[in-house]
Amino acid sequence: MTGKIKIVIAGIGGVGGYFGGLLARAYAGNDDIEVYFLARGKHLSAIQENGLKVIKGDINFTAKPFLATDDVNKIGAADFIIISTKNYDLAEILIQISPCVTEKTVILPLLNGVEAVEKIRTQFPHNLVPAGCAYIVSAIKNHGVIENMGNRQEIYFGLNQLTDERLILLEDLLKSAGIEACLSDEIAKLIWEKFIFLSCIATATSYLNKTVGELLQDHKTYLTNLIKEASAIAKAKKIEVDENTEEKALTHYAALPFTATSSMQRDFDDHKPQTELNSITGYMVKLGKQLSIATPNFEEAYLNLKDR
Ligand SMILES: NC(=O)C1=CN([C@@H]2O[C@H](COP(=O)(O)OP(=O)(O)OC[C@H]3O[C@@H](n4cnc5c(N)ncnc54)[C@H](OP(=O)(O)O)[C@@H]3O)[C@@H](O)[C@H]2O)C=CC1
Ligand SMILES: CC(C)(CO)C(=O)C(=O)O
Repeated sequence: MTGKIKIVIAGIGGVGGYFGGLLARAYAGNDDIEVYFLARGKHLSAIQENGLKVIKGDINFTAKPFLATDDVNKIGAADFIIISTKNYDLAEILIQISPCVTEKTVILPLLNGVEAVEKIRTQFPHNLVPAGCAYIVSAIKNHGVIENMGNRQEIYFGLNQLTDERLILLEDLLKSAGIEACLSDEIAKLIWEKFIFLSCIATATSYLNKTVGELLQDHKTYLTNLIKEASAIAKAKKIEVDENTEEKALTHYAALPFTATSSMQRDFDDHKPQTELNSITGYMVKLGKQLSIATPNFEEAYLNLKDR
């Protein structure tokens, strides 16, 4: 890689704002690395005016990227683009980032679900597009303010049984910014473990309108049934997830704050015009039908939520 390294974070919400904030803070004033935020609306104006405030418990800091903008022409060719919008905004952001993409650009999706990576590869067939996922509980608190409410903040990314020096560099850039990042060569397994973990908790929190802690306390059987359905789908797809995925997922949920909500649930709560229902709950229902795996618990939630 020659010249400056340009890292673009596309979507400065709970996920992009937290990890992008750490990157912007770490590389502020660095002559060799520039961090760009692609944001929009009042959130962008607040970031442009005051920087991005990032809160995590008692710690907070203000991150000032090299540039926060909604105009990709001001960014130019990027080395790394980290996509952290919702799935329903993916098609639009992919069109938007086109002017920043050269054949050398690496595009890393951190969206929940398993479809984004293939959509990006279809749109940018000559680019390196690793699969990726994030474990974090984070949200926009106000315009220009992100709050991380969880106790895990990790990024996993990679290609199955392959690597590339650009991915090694990306891992180094993330880690040097204080991000717990892991470049893996068994990423399909990790993505599916996250999807099992996420699809069940996102579905149950949204459907029953409960926090993670309330679900574990009062609806553990429903949650466990969802995990069994999701694991059966992964198995039918021949994804080698851990034998003890059910136990692992329940342990992860128990480690989340009692009051944690899911990103999909927050979209329902906020009466957003779109949610990730089809990429998460609906996707499990669709796969269940394709693979002849019964998913009554996902279906019940899906049918209820799609009319909400
Ligand atoms: N939040 C969490 O704790 C976790 C979320 N995830 C997943 O990560 C992904 C992102 O979630 P999350 O961070 O919660 O989402 P948020 O809604 O908090 O953030 C997404 C941001 O992207 C912005 N955006 C969308 N399209 C564009 C565009 N064209 N130009 C500029 N900005 C744009 C949105 O702006 P606007 O508000 O104007 O729409 C919003 O600020 C989702 O797939 C989610 O499921 C994964 C792990 C944990
Ligand atoms: C694990 C969980 C539920 C934490 O926020 C998540 O990934 C999400 O909100 O999308």
